[in-house]
Amino acid sequence: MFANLVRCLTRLPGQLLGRNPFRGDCLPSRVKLIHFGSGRGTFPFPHPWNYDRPIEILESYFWNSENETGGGQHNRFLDVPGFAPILVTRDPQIIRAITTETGDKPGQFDRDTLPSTGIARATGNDTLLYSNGAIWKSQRKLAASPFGKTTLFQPEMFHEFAETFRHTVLKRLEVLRQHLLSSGEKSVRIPLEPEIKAVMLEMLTNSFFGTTLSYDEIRNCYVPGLERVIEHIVGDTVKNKLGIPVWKLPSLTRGMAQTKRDFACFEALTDHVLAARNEGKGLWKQFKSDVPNEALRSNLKVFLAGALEATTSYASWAVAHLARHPAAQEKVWEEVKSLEDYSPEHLDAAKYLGRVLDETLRLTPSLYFLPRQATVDTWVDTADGRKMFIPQGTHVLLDVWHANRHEDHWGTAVAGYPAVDFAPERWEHLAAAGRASKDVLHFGFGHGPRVCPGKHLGQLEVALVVGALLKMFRLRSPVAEYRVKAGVSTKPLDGTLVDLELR
Ligand code: HEM
Repeated sequence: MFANLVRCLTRLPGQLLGRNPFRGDCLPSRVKLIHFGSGRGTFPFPHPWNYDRPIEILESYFWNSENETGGGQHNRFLDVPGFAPILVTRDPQIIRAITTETGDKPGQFDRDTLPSTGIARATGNDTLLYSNGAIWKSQRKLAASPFGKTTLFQPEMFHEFAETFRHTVLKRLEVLRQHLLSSGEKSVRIPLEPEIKAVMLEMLTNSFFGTTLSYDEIRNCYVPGLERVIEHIVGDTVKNKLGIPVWKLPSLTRGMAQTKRDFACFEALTDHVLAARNEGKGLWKQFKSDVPNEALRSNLKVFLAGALEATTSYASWAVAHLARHPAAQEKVWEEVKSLEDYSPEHLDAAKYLGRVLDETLRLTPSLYFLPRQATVDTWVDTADGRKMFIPQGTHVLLDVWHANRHEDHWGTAVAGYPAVDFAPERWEHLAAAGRASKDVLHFGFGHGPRVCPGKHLGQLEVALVVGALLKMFRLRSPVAEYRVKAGVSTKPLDGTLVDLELR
């Protein structure tokens, strides 16, 4: 507290004089807090009237950046006297350097907790997602084994999971197939996001964590409950300045009473998962730890809500892109039409599906920015030999969304196709040009010590859902352009509306 006050006062003179607190050869340039007449869409910070447009907030940092040639083209900052500076970067080399240098070692960056205060109020402060330093390290160790590639892809174990996952997905697709057949029409138009969401939650709770929840409970109770909890979290982060958790407030309005019921539903779902642990079901067989259930509760809530959001977003985007690219869809279908077994070898062999999934995460990353905070005054060194000085306390937003769709980094000159196009062939072009994978990072699962621990599980689930869906149906989008909604993650604004036709 005292140290923060001293830092704030030391910073103040420079801030009042308008000095640039950053240094180095990729110097960020200043963004104005208020910029009347500039045509900028919104203010460069979240407030109750713009928090539901986070991509526009990030965009506001790069307003008119095309007129710049130096470091300011991809690195911008806001420095309001009395507050810590905010740096937004869409430079992949800086993003890579900072994610590599995030962890529990002295001087490394922390994950910035500011944008996830709502998540912490809903789940707990000690989760793998929210904590830093020693607590984060111990949580990370605990999660390493059950989610790790070696456990998940160990042949016997993998087979059991893949089978239960496949079974779940096929059962749900059969319902869609029956729906289409009973309509008597050649095709039926439906928003696929709710279907994808229910399958993702069912795979996570029943197939992975070993609960025996019915599809009806999942689809009609837990999915809508969790959806509303996640929506609440987004608003709560910006609006709840006093930091009072929802369950401590009286149910004065119908909305408040509903939110409390939704939080109770989230607890009940976590109780089911913990009960499965007591019975040694599902993944719990691999979890060799005697930590009490209560010590796992907050992390389980993060896994349930976070994994549901991220996997739904990823699969929904893949479907949304393929429904707008019939040729790419046919190529994936050729690969998966005779695939019965989604073993790691078969998935590796489905090369084009892999490129579609990579391209999906590049163009429309589920987590569209990664928050960091400088714990000390830091010099960041990029792999291409540049340097940036970042002062202690700076809030850093690694703007993956805009980095991944900028022509300088992923455009025709570099990757053979315009950066804003969905082009799975881009990855062939990059491979043929001899670009090493470490030099073409899309950060869809993060990077460095805080990379996503659910990456392998998530990839498997998404490949299964997308592969099985394409095997059974031909998909077409009724609208050529996609639009984006963003909250905790990004998703297609139209709920992934498609015309389904049986193959
Ligand atoms: C397949 C879709 C998924 C995507 C696109 C995704 C994306 C990400 C990204 C980008 C990060 C890094 C955040 C940062 O660096 O600040 C992350 C971290 C994390 N993810 Fe995922 N994720 C997915 C699935 C999952 C699943 C299935 C789980 C768990 C069951 C999970 C649990 C987590 C956790 C706990 C963290 C925080 C890790 C740490 O800070 O050490 N994710 N995820």
